[in-house]
Amino acid sequence: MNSLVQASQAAGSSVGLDVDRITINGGIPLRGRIEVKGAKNLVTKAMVASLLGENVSVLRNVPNISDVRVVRSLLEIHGVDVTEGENPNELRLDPTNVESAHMEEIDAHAGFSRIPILFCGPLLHRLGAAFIPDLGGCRIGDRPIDFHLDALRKFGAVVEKLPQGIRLSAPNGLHGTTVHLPYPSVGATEQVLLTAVRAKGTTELKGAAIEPEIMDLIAVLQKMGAIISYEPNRVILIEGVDKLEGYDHTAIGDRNEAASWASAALATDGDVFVGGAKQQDMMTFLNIFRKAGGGFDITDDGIRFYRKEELKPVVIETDVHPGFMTDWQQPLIVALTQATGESIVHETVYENRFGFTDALNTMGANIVVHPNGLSGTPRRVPRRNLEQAAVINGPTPLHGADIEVPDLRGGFSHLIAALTAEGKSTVSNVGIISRGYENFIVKLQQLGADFVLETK
Ligand SMILES: CC(=O)N[C@H]1[C@@H](OP(=O)(O)OP(=O)(O)OC[C@H]2O[C@@H](n3ccc(=O)[nH]c3=O)[C@H](O)[C@@H]2O)O[C@H](CO)[C@@H](O)[C@@H]1O
Ligand SMILES: C=C(OP(=O)(O)O)C(=O)O
Repeated sequence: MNSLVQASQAAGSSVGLDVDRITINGGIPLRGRIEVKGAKNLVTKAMVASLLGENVSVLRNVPNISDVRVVRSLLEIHGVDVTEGENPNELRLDPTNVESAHMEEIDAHAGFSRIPILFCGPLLHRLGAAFIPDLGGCRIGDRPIDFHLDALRKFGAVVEKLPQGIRLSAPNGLHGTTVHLPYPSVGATEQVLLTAVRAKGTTELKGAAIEPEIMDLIAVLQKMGAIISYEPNRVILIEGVDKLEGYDHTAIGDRNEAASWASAALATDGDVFVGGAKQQDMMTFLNIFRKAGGGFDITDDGIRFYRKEELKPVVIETDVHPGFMTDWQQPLIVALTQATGESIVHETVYENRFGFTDALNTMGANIVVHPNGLSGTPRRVPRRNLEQAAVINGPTPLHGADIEVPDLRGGFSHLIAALTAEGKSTVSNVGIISRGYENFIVKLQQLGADFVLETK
């Protein structure tokens, strides 16, 4: 292990949080084995669910990422006692002494994550009131919370918007209702689940998101005593119960992290075994990966990813599950700069998710972003007003450059670009990447990357 990585680990920065810049000597294929742990997009929500239980929950396979730290801290502010479990990567969450929020401390968490919005239902059930600070998360569009607030109002919550956040109360308790989401939002689906499980009566949720992380959250809630049935056509029925217990759960693996390392293997012409990657959760990704010239071998404990043939262009439409996940497009686009011909990526989930391509163009890529999308090609996903498209023409050799991470997935794509490029690249603001990629610096080292770090 190189001494910089050792020093960084010794300083507790294996998470990568205090690393500011990384200078990568690119052009070396990534080879080796790494592991992904629990999905950021499930673990953080399962942690919130612990607030609903009468006693201790145990969550396993928890990754050491900064989003987990933020949620842990928010739970602690609310009186949940969060401790390390008996085994590595295990959290023990004890909600028996949940108290009212300490407003000032909550304010200090504004802008770090989107998870606070999911505290609404559990806090309303437990305390009859909630205060939610301004949300963070990736700046990839407006990211409104109207579906969340509309649903909460239907349950009987009173919502007051203040300059520093949102105050909620439930003077008459929360009651089961019918919610029809205008779009299968992941967060709003989770909001309804976390609120309906203890509301009085039955809730019918129409237009629900059905991502694997949502199915895993439903599994967590069922373990706690909830009654939730999944009906055809994105309908979920939730029968409210009076009381929920703690849970013992092992989080599903992070399919988004797995897809990112797979894309890194493809772009650098490497060969990476991703322990913890699951075929069932990544089928749509695997189809595109194969069409682009990638090869994969599936085993019980993970998936090996490599370049099988000369890279080929593909057309992708991002979509809700079971479509091509929007969080997969940024890392894969770097590999597509090395494919012979024209690839098109239609981004249909968020309105501003191609900002990261500017840096790739600086490095020699040929990517043209169409801010209002592209029509004229046959489509799987109905055209949305907010969509954009990126047209990638390759192959274009990439050369080293100084680039700055804009957001989580864009940041990982910058790392891949620097690893693919000939020569030295300096990637700054890499701390953001630790929001969703556990120990990415150690993993880069394990895969043979050549780099040096600068800490803050
Ligand atoms: C922590 C987490 O799990 N984040 C994931 C979650 O984000 P998140 O839950 O925030 O994403 P949503 O599924 O809610 O957002 C999808 C679309 O719905 C819109 N919308 C959403 C809520 C709302 O009240 N009003 C509204 O208009 C959004 O602006 C966006 O255009 O799902 C996204 C889509 O798979 C992923 O990219 C994120 O990684
Ligand atoms: C958009 C993402 O996350 P978040 O919703 O937490 O900002 C992501 O994981 O790519």
